[in-house]
Amino acid sequence: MAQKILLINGPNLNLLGTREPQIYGSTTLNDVVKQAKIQAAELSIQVEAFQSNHEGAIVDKIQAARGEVDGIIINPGAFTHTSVAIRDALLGVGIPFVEIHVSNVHAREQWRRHSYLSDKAQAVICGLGVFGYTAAIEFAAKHMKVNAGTSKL
Ligand SMILES: O=C1C[C@@](O)(C(=O)O)C[C@@H](O)[C@@H]1O
Repeated sequence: MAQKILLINGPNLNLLGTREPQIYGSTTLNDVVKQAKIQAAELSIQVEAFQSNHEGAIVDKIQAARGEVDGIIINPGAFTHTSVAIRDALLGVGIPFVEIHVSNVHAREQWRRHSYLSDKAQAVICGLGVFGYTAAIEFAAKHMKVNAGTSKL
């Protein structure tokens, strides 16, 4: 069965490309998802994309992914800094995940430096712009496979 990766984008990432372009760039989420699908086809894996502005919807999606996907790539948006519920959902389903941020959250407001997910993530990508998604998918294709070990070493 083809390796399957779930790509989750949280609140306001539907505005990517038009939202604060000096911080997030001009590529839209639609472009990101299209590129992710092309990349996935090249890597012979499947990528399912999901975006929601609602914390509970993201928790539901993570719960539904149990036993269905090999790994999760998540840009939790502002929920990064607030959501115990998303942390608990990711830990509850036991699916390895990569946390990604388009911007360098460490070079911005102090409160953006704290993440409820980073200490449990397999990897954290930030500040690469939307290229971070490409990097995350390549990493996931190589290292996030159920039954093939998840070690990146
Ligand atoms: O919505 C976002 C986007 C973000 O996750 C990023 O991709 O850089 C960074 C978060 O601090 C912010 O709330």
